[in-house]
Amino acid sequence: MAPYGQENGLTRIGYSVDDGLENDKIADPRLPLLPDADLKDKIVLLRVDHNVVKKGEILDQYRIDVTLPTLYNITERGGRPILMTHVGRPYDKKNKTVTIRKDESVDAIVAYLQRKLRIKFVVPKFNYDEKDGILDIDTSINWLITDLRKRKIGGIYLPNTRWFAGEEDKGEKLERFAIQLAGLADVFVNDAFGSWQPHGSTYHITKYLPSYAGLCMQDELYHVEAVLNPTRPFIAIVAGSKYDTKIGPLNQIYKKVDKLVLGGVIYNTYLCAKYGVKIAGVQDSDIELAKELVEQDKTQGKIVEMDILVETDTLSGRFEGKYRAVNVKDFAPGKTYNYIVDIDPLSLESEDVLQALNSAKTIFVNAVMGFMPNFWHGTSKLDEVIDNNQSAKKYFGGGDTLQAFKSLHPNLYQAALDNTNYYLFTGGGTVLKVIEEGDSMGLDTVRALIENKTKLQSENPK
Ligand SMILES: Nc1ncnc2c1ncn2[C@@H]1O[C@H](COP(=O)(O)OP(=O)(O)O)[C@@H](O)[C@H]1O
Ligand SMILES: O=C(OP(=O)(O)O)[C@H](O)COP(=O)(O)O
Repeated sequence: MAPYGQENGLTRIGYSVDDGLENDKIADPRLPLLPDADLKDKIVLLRVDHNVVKKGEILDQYRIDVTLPTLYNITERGGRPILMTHVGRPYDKKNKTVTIRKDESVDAIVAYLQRKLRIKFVVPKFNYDEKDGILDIDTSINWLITDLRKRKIGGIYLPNTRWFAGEEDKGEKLERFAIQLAGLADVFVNDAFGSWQPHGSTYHITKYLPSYAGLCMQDELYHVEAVLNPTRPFIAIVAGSKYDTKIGPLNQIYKKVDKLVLGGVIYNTYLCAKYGVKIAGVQDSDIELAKELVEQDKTQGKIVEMDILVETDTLSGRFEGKYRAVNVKDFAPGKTYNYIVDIDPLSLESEDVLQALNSAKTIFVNAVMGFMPNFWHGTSKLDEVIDNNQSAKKYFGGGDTLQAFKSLHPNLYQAALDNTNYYLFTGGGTVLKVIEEGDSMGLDTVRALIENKTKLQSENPK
């Protein structure tokens, strides 16, 4: 940060401390940044990625904590904040329905913020439709905005953005939602690095308000450059359950990594595509998508396979006699398996796997290897093996990945926050998307901010 200097030159009266932060920590000057915004007495709509609630509870507050500098900056400069985040995936893409469940509300986040900041947030109540979710932002919210302006409340926190009918819509409902959202505020700030999907509250809103990147977003975009230009060998470990949004990027990422390790639902689908086996829970349509990866690997051989997996008869728990180890070496066309829910830690003792992980100089981890909370053993061992490689830069990303890391290795997680060999990204899918695009400014949500700045400049030339 720039050193303190009084305009009249009286620097004797106080001094500033070097915080080690670079002042211009952003790769691209086209990006409009929060410090450029005029915030005084403005209502600021702040999109964050506080998607940390599981069954009504917060397991890891990290994604909330890293947005507090932005919140402080906004209020310190006279802005009045309206926050919004999505929680979970309440929108069913197939049936086009929204399910509103209390345990996917923002309540736990608001309670945490209130305890942490000692200020009052209010969550507005809106009517909703059983299938479509919230159709309109009721004008009664203006009462709350008046109280926000008068500083009777510290902030407004909107309901889960994915409860709104327009958030993931593509047509009229989306436009209506974006316009209604914009009508609440003077300025939009996007601090939701993890929310890369171009939805109403992350992307379309920028058509209607002056828009800026928040401080967390700025920081993440700066650090993601290291993954875009990695010291080689570069290995990515991608697992978890979000097959639908991760398989696309993975086909491109394959071209950019030296080695790729898969786990979770993604690995199950890949194994079905490669070996012609059937694994419970894997859809035929998904297997088709994984075939491109199989084809690429036939000639390039970058995928390092974990051989020993855990099969279970039931997803409802880990019951003795109901789960067992299976070996990929025994896979043959037509064989069927029950749910495969973890990597056996023994897989991480194979020579190929150890060689790939130990020789890497850059490691990107978006990887919960097993079905949590019962099948955690593979993830735990993976985190240990990665930590053993002391010469690699280690980048962890993803809400669940960080939650698992924190709960399985609390001391290591704590140490990683202060260790320059580690960096924890708030979004895993976002980093995958950036690698796919090959450009940190290529994310739809970031491009939208840049386009907004260009549009404002052309409307108000200096
Ligand atoms: N084999 C599996 N079958 C079902 N779910 C799995 C499996 N492996 C991992 N998961 C689940 O994947 C989730 C994490 O996936 P995802 O959201 O894609 O990760 P992240 O948030 O780190 O990007 C965890 O809740 C975990 O229980
Ligand atoms: O948890 C998130 O991403 P992540 O699983 O990549 O960490 C973000 O909140 C994005 O959620 P989404 O993948 O449902 O859009």
